[in-house]
Amino acid sequence: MLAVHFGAGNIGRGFIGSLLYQSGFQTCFVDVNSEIVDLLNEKQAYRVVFADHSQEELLIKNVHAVNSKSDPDKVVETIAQADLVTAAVGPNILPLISGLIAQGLRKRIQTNDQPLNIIACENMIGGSTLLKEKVYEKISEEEKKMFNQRFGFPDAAVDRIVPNQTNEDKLMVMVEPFYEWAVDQTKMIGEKPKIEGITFVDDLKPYIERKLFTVNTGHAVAAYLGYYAGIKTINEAMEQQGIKTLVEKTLQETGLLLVQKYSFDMDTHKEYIAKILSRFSNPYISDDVTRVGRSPIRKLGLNDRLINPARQYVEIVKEEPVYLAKGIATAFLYDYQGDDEAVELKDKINSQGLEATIYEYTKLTKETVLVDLIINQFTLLKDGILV
Ligand SMILES: NC(=O)C1=CN([C@@H]2O[C@H](COP(=O)(O)OP(=O)(O)OC[C@H]3O[C@@H](n4cnc5c(N)ncnc54)[C@H](O)[C@@H]3O)[C@@H](O)[C@H]2O)C=CC1
Ligand SMILES: O=P(O)(O)OC[C@H]1O[C@](O)(CO)[C@@H](O)[C@@H]1O
Repeated sequence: MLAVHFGAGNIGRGFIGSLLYQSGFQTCFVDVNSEIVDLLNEKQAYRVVFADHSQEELLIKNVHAVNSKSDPDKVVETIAQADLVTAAVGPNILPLISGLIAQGLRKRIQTNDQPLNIIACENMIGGSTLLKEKVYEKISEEEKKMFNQRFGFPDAAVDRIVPNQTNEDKLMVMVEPFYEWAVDQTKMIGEKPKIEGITFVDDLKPYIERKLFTVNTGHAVAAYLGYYAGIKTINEAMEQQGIKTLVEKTLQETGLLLVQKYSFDMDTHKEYIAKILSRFSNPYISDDVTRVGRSPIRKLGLNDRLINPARQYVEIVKEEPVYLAKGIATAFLYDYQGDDEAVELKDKINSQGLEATIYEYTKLTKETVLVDLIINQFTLLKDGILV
């Protein structure tokens, strides 16, 4: 079995590649980072080490890589022969890989009649659907009909914390032992891939919202509060009782929304939150707040981890999400110079004011109470008032 995986980064090597190997796949990583591509081809293996007391080590074998910048034809060839295509490149990069995927699928139509699934493993709702849209923008109406019969783009929810790596061995990845990978089986085509660790579900929405609005909302809020307080890493931020309490209160808000919306059992959801808070505090992981808070404009999008639960909270719980609003305000205060989106956000606030900036990036409309809530929290934070 051959898998093509776009993005040989943290989650690509540390999660997807690892599960693919353990399920008997040969994995061809596609990346633009020539150092990683060359190393993968030289070693054809890499280490995944658990970030816990065990420090258990897995050797991931049967891997090679292609540089999509210098050898795009090879990528097209490989997609034509593959049994599965996956990606973990970041939501903003999905449009950039869609051209090569379209070419690979076009070639495949001519040479291989086996169905194929393409799964984007990104922190977003509808990642594979977005990738499909971008691929379909590049093909004819006739091709769309053929693609519909042969290719599936099932959405997925992926969860495993893999921080930026600073190991001497450039291929090695430290990962938390926990993982979750849920895939929408209703959008799959042909036989389901036999991958140990995937949960195939009929309705992905509760899974992705539970994960995005708990793990990713909580993580983002911890990152922005940590940055606000001048703290370097997530676990150091979680050691501050004030920050930990605010993260917890935020997850109580998203929890109330999720429990009401999906009829989750409250006690079970509380346990889920507790587990996630303990993952943020993992002392074996040093995860910079600037990695977790990266790309604040994306994270402030209408359907992402901050605005989405806040507006659903207003609609469904019918109360004001004070803690979510505070978290959102900290995202607007995030001005890390090493992050282009943070720099853009700050410039926009300086030139157009906060209110216009909120409308522009969140796409919230004037009817919602959220904008005023965010502005109030922003003003308090500016005055140094955190609680
Ligand atoms: N790191 C984590 O713990 C988790 C990350 N994710 C998601 O996985 C995705 C990737 O995140 P990370 O692995 O952390 O990022 P990363 O930056 O470590 O990896 C991304 C990889 O994509 C490559 N890339 C960039 N442009 C490319 C292109 N045009 N073609 C092929 N490869 C390209 C980069 O060179 C890099 O190796 C994101 O959507 C993230 O939200 C999801 C769950 C956990
Ligand atoms: O990868 P993104 O969407 O920028 O956000 C960082 C988030 O992704 C993760 O790396 C993995 O879920 C989390 O650690 C964090 O919440």
